[in-house]
Amino acid sequence: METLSVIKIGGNIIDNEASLSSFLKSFASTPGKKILVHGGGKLATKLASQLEIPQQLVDGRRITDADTLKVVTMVYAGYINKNIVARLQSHGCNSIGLCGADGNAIQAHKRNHPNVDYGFVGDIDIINVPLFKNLLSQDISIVMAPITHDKNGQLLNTNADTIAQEIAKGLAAHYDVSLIYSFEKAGVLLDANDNETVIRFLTPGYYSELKDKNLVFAGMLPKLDNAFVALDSGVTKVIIGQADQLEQLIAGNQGTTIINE
Ligand SMILES: Nc1ncnc2c1ncn2[C@@H]1O[C@H](COP(=O)(O)OP(=O)(O)O)[C@@H](O)[C@H]1O
Ligand SMILES: CC(=O)N[C@@H](CCC(=O)OP(=O)(O)O)C(=O)O
Repeated sequence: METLSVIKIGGNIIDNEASLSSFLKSFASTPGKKILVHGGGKLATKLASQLEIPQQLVDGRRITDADTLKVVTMVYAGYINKNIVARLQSHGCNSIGLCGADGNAIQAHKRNHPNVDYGFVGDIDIINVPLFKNLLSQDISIVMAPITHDKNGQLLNTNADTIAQEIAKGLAAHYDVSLIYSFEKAGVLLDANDNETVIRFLTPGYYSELKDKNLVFAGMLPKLDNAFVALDSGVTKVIIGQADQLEQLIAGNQGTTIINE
């Protein structure tokens, strides 16, 4: 089977010009089929605050009211997505930027949570496998923004780690898929502030222990929940690590590798 790398970049990388620039250069030179998934939560929060739209995150997920939906659509599906595509083109990496509504790439429904009203947040129903395969077969890399739609004209905000997981899972029957969560830290850390404490291999049991001790928290929770779902769904390799070590992460030489037992 052909290999496919689904690579997610974190918000702190997007926010840092030097890190973004070096990451995009490495992504462009990564061999094989590839999909880049980006968020941009940090920039959305900054812009919302300038517009005096209060923001609230629950378990790493943004409560998205109508005004916030406008902001995140402009930031993710507009500025960040198009900026990344233009810069990949400058490195000779032909790419196309999509949100979930483009080509009906990702259909979702508004989240229905028993205790929390998340507003316009989407839980994914289906990804458009033929669309992804078609673009990849033409050697076009896909740059995916974390905005989905419900097929009734409603855009929805969806966590970017979940988008990466669903794409990796949806394409696992067609490619040998590696899912890489790249961000500003060296991996899942025993001490979240110390890059020297990388956990090289993480099992579900160890993850539960770390959660009980509050050693993993905030955005790392949805990231790891998604990582384990991907591994259970036929994705070959799931790795979490530093964006400036992309080549080593893909090779499995750095970062945290998610394993079953
Ligand atoms: N054990 C841990 N190891 C590394 N980071 C952790 C850990 N627990 C919590 N975190 C936090 O999770 C953050 C990553 O989540 P998030 O900001 O949502 O990711 P992204 O940068 O991909 O958007 C890190 O910046 C860090 O502050
Ligand atoms: C529903 C939800 O939480 N959506 C996320 C989408 C962006 C994202 O995931 O960005 P990072 O990867 O930079 O955190 C949000 O608006 O923050």
